[in-house]
Amino acid sequence: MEAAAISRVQTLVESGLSQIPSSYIQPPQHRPNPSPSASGGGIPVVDLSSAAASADLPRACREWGAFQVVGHGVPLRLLDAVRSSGLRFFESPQGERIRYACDPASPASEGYGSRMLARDDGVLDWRDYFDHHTLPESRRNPSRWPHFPPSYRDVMVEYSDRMKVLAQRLLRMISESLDLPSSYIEDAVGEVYQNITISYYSPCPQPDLALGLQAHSDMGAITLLIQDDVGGLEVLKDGRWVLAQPLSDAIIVILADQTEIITNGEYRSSQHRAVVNSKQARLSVATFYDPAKTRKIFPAPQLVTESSPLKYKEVLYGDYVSSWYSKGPEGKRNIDALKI
Ligand SMILES: O=C(O)CCC(=O)C(=O)O
Ligand SMILES: [Fe+2]
Repeated sequence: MEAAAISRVQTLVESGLSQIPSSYIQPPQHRPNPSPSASGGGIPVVDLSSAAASADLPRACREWGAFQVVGHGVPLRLLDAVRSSGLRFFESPQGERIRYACDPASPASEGYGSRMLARDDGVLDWRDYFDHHTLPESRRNPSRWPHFPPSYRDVMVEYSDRMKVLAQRLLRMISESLDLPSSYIEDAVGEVYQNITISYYSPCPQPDLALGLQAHSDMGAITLLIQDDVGGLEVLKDGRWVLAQPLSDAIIVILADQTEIITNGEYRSSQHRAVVNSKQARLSVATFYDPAKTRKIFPAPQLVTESSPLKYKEVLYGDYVSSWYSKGPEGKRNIDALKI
């Protein structure tokens, strides 16, 4: 119990430290930029309710790999309920939170945790999280989720279902934009494994030395993310880190590694990270849409041509996940290892 409590960033901050422990100090080349750039308009915003979406979405996929969607039909009431339910958990007393501690020995175990990776020699992220296993329904056990506020579990179930539908709609648009049958990516992924991770980034006394979450690409097919109005998600574009402007009704779409493989690199997964600040805690909610571990993922044969040869080896998704957790992300090194 004590050891689990000590490893929480939130607990460190509550102890009133003015300097961060050395285990959280990033090497100079990984530290955040002194003034993050939101110039040039930031990441694109695609209005799914507009006719322009069919041109804007492929452009955003090709040029950025990450974009915000509005006009998506998910009620703002639900987005706000998810954010406020998550915040309620992290604002509850530590004694309450620790009852939901995940198993620190197994990566991606459900519950309240702080360390993403199995290895413990890397620099630590300035982040605590709550991970929910939400799909398939056989993995969904709301009794393991916080029991307060009383609506917490119903809100997460409704959100899980809405995010599945939205992810599938986006995957269909992405497939069609590459002249693939509309269900192509959905079928290639197979039965969806969905996790919802609420990240809580406590204020950091030395935000220029740490990262909330190190640079990575997501390992599954597509990630849908909402954030509060603090801001801290940065996307790498042409060698520059660009801040994703907080928009309360937007959902951020992040293309992940399996989509890069399936599209044979036509669309690339987005490298992103979270920065922290000294004044305000920040909350985000990421919904991951992943294949089953038994699924083999490979480039669509229709996208392999003389002018665009095969770029990635086939991979068993379970092997991809194990390697990601054992080596760590370090940008996009895991997908880079599959390049032919
Ligand atoms: O908190 C954020 O904005 C980023 C979260 C993220 O990238 C992740 O959980 O994979
Ligand atoms: Fe991510």
